[in-house]
Amino acid sequence: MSDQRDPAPYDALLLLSFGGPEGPDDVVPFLENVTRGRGIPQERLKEVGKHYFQFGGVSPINDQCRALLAALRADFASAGLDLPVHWGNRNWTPYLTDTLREMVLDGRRRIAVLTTSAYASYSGCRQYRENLADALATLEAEGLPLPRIDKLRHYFNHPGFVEPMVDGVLKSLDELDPAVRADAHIAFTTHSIPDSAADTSGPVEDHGDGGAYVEQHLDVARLIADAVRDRTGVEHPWRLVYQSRSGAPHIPWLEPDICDHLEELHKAGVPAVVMAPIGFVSDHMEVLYDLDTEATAKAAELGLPVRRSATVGDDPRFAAAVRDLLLERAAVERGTVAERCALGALGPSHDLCPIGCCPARNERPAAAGADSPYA
Ligand SMILES: CC1=C(CCC(=O)O)c2cc3nc(cc4[nH]c(cc5[nH]c(cc1n2)c(C)c5CCC(=O)O)c(CCC(=O)O)c4C)C(CCC(=O)O)=C3C
Ligand SMILES: [Fe+2]
Repeated sequence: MSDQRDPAPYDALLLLSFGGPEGPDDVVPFLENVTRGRGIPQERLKEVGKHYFQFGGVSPINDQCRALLAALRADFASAGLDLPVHWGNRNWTPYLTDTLREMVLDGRRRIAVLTTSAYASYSGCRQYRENLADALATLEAEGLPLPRIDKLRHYFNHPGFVEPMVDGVLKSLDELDPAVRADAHIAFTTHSIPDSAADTSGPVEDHGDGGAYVEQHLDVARLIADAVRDRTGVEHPWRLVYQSRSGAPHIPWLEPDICDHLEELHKAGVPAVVMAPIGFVSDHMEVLYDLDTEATAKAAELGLPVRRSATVGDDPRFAAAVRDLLLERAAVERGTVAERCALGALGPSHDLCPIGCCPARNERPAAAGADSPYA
């Protein structure tokens, strides 16, 4: 029998996120951190800097992480789970390395990590594993004991991630004028990534057109569209589209872009659209600018009514899902049979990223996977 209430062997959970600037002076150094060695054109950086400055140089992502931390702590406490929860970022304070150092000095030796990215891809998975390897290398150089780190599996198809988004889409549909509601389309959006990164996302056996990245998003989109149909009796046409493209224009990235899609739908006579950002865990800058500002302005220009549905953020169901994932993995690590909760056609994702999963353009050490140089 598995006891999915026992967190052993874990002695801490680490929430690992992207980070964002907290004032105008932070914007440029933040963008330098994000884009170091990643070949982003200068014009694109200037443009993205403007998005942040338009919001006072403050990304909402850090407060959203603080809210998720609070939700996780509240959920753990109410479930009688006595496990500290820490937070570190890839690109801004609190930096991952500093958090990990504190955790180790506090005596933590076996850490479960939750990233604020639900899907497979280099940017959403391996890059975080590289960040963990970098942080471990720093601690090693400082002569500190190294903790063992496990990354919790992809949670795109966990009901605690999907169900809040179903509610969000229902709410957005509700906000539309009843005259257009039944014919509204749903545009599920996610971060565009280079075609080459999409095609190689996920374990090697899943590599194919669009790879695990596109396949996983399509599964979530279908789940939400089906749930909405079951709840409303209306079959809303939908499509998976993309946003926040960067990189050089001659390199192919996933398309269509949300703005082009809105234009197409308008031309086809579609009377309203719900934009559902299923690729993101919180309403951070990519949502606030690319959807709420840019795409919404595009829709207004077209005279197309749109609503943007909420991401999961600090929804208590999501916090409970994190607890479930942690206890599931703890059971696995103890060598017992774990119950693995997942909706949709793909089933629960792997615990340990296999060799060749979401490869980097330039191979670097990555922790918490089969190719980790750390135990
Ligand atoms: C898949 C994916 C996610 C979702 C998974 C996850 O959440 O991890 C994500 C999230 C985020 N991306 C974010 C911000 C940025 N991403 C950039 C650049 C890039 N993202 C990429 C992919 C992704 N990004 C890629 C392939 C690039 C090109 C450069 C490279 O290959 O690395 C740039 C550089 C400028 C630009 O070109 O846009 C910025 C500023 C923020 C913070 C928002 C805030 O501050 O509120 C968040 C949560
Ligand atoms: Fe990004």
